[in-house]
Amino acid sequence: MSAQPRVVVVGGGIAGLSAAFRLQEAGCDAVVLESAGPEMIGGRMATVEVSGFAVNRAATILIHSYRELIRLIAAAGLAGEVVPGSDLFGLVRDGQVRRVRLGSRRQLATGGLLTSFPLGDVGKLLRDYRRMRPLLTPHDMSPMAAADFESVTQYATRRGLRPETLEYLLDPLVSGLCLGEPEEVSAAMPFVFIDVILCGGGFFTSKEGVGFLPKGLARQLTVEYRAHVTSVEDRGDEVAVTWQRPGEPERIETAAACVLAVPPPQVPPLYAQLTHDQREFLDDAPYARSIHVAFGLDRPTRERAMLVQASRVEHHDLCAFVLEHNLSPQRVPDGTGLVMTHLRGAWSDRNWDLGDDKVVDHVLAGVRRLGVLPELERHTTMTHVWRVSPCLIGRRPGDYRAIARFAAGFDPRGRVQLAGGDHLGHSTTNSSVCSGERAARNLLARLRGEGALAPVHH
Ligand SMILES: Cc1cc2nc3c(=O)[nH]c(=O)nc-3n(C[C@H](O)[C@H](O)[C@H](O)COP(=O)(O)OP(=O)(O)OC[C@H]3O[C@@H](n4cnc5c(N)ncnc54)[C@H](O)[C@@H]3O)c2cc1C
Repeated sequence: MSAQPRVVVVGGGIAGLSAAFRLQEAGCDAVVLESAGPEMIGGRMATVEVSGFAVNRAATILIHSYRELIRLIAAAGLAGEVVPGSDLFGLVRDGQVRRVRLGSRRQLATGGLLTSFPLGDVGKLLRDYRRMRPLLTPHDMSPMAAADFESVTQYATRRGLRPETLEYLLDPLVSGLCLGEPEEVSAAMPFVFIDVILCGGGFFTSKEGVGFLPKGLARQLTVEYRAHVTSVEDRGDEVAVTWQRPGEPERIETAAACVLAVPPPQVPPLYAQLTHDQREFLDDAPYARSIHVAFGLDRPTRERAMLVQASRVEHHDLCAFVLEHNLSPQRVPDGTGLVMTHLRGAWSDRNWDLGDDKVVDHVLAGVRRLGVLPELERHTTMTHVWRVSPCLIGRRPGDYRAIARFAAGFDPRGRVQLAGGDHLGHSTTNSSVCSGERAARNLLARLRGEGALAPVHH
């Protein structure tokens, strides 16, 4: 019996890092192969330094309902880096930001967000939420197959909801979760937003941005940077992983097992031993692309909410603003502000190659038209344009049935396991942690079963 079976983890996003951390903790010799450099560790959970601001690349909001992620923070000894976040949420309506406090189911029902919509509609939404809640599991959304037969717009029509409820409530919930449109995405998505974000028990962050977690995990792990993996092969008694650094010869790493922690469409080119149906499911992942812009300001905004969302009725392209200095003043240098502005996926698709200056101009024109955040025009000291693809998954009607079929068909005892929230769950950092930990558990069971790792004694 080898004291430390080697496991290769492909991808240093939060899914891969969680898997590697749990594997190492259980006695494996885990190595992470990440194609980016150390500054981008964490993938879509990376935070980079730009002109004195710690700017998140994609994920910004961490929520108390992220139980697995919080447990991981504690296990990695990083709890001291967490700071509490504000729970003040804003919705733009008629050129004004309407603010409410969020975090609990009680606040949702009584706190002012829902009470500004027709009572009958709110009753229907809350009843449907109660019915769907048991199906909304972060690690595996297969159970949603039972309630997945219509788009958000079809749901609103079937339930007889008023147009204002669709446009001013359901639309922002959908665009906030996946940058998508209510005509296209499954009726489950607004309920995911309600469950995870609005009723998630409040928010937290770190002075360093969300990247504190991937950076903290990477410090405790063996990570090979700029290591681009080109193939993973299950040879029956071992796994061979081929990878290369720019300008260096190709290397082949053999290991007892492997976690493939890259987004779904990036799996088939690496791993040839998939069935036709698995390949089709992974290739077909309904990703949005995102162009979003960080604005560093020489002062905080007058707006106090930490998250402001806008309906497409108010602006057809701009959908969300994360005000990091309001989430926690500790997130920014004293007396400054940091705002992440998000555009809808359809706009990012159409304008993917637009120059940075034009993107910034478009956001500024949009802010002017919305009548919010005037500081972005007058007090900006830094802008940083991010283009992230693949970005967020917007599940379409029927996708949860496809998830259920995929989940049932993937062997939990295989030497190669997949990780990443986007495979079976929704695109959140916590779903990715859940998936990474599930991959680690499956491999540990296998390695213990074949005697490569000592059994656990209770
Ligand atoms: C704009 C935006 C906003 C978001 N906001 C939030 C939020 O506020 N809260 C939240 O919880 N979630 C949010 N998310 C979702 C969250 O960021 C992701 O769901 C999560 O970070 C995905 O983690 P992952 O490890 O599964 O994938 P990734 O982070 O994509 O990691 C995959 C890693 O694999 C590497 N890789 C790919 N191919 C190879 C290869 N061939 N060889 C080696 N390495 C490879 C990549 O470089 C990358 O580092 C947001 C996402 C976006 C895009």
